[in-house]
Amino acid sequence: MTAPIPRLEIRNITRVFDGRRVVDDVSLKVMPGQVTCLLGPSGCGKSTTLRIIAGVDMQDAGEIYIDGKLICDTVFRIPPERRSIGLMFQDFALFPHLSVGQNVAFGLSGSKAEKRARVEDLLDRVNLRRFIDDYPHQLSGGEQQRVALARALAPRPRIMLMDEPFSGLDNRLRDEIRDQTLGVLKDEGTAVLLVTHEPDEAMRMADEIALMRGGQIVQRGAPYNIYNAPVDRAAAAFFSDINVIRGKVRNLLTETPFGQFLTPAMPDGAEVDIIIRPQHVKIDFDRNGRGPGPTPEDGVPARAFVQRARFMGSESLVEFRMDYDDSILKATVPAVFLPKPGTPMWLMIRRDRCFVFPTDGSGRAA
Ligand SMILES: Nc1ncnc2c1ncn2[C@@H]1O[C@H](COP(=O)(O)OP(=O)(O)OP(=O)(O)O)[C@@H](O)[C@H]1O
Repeated sequence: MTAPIPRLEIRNITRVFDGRRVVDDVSLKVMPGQVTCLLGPSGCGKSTTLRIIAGVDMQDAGEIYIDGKLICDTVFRIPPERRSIGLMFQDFALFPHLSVGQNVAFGLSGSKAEKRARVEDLLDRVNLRRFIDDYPHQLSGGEQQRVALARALAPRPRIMLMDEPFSGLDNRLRDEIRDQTLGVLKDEGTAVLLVTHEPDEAMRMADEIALMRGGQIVQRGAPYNIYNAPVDRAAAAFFSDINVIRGKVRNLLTETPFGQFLTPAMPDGAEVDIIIRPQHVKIDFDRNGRGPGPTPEDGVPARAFVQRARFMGSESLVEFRMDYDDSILKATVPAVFLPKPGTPMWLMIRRDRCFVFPTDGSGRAA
């Protein structure tokens, strides 16, 4: 069986600005109908990568393929308008002097009837058919954004490149428009590469996340895997608050106030960070100075005192001062849980939910 051909593939793309490798040997594939999110902090090279694929910037090394055909290397280059790529950016600009229908029809070829049918179909799918003869200034920001999506999709691009397309919208509208956009993109079978610095957006939209840092892709995978098996401490911290418990390896085990952790891949004497997200810290009540018994799953409980508790809407965030060294650990609890400051409690660390990394932050989970 032959491997399916990616709709978009970039190989070893590098871009140097002022002697700095802003994009450093980046390779990735996007399959038809798949949404890949390029996720990373500001300045990590996401937009530059997208601009190179769009053809508005040139790489210093590497190749771009669409449906297995080379479209650009450092010598050969198909111009942007012949790449069958749709673009959608935060500061999308609709043509103010054209109606909504004319905006969507702008890049279309074919008979008048064909164009009209395509425009009506797309506007139907973004629930804006009734605005077909209105002008952009008569629409809200979210509606304009959906027109921009319809316009970008009208010529049936094989690939859609989106750079923070939802960041100009307020929160509630954003969720709704993201979901609708995703639905339309999936229906069209377009391959999507979406750039974002927001983990939530990537988790919500992506089939695959490529996590980028310092010009490189440091990890890629399905949202579930990236979240639950981060490649290093920074990758874990990018998605949520984290708690760090430090320990030292002896005989393949790390001793901590929460009991022993298996650290088979670490040499004796190595310093390790045991990392746990706040929602995976287990909390139990104090019973006259005693906590629950140890278990293989959760290890040994450690005593703590509530420092403060805040209600966050769907969950409560409780900060604890640990009895063993006065450090602060955070735990989130569904719904309302607001114990008084000073209340003694016991915390446990779920062994199947923690990540272990060498303290310098490099390397992989044990
Ligand atoms: N034309 C340019 N000349 C010089 N430096 C540039 C140029 N374009 C981008 N850079 C630099 O390259 C780095 C990566 O920029 P890029 O816009 O790709 O990052 P990003 O991850 O998309 O960040 P953001 O989310 O803030 O847009 C930045 O440090 C930026 O200043």
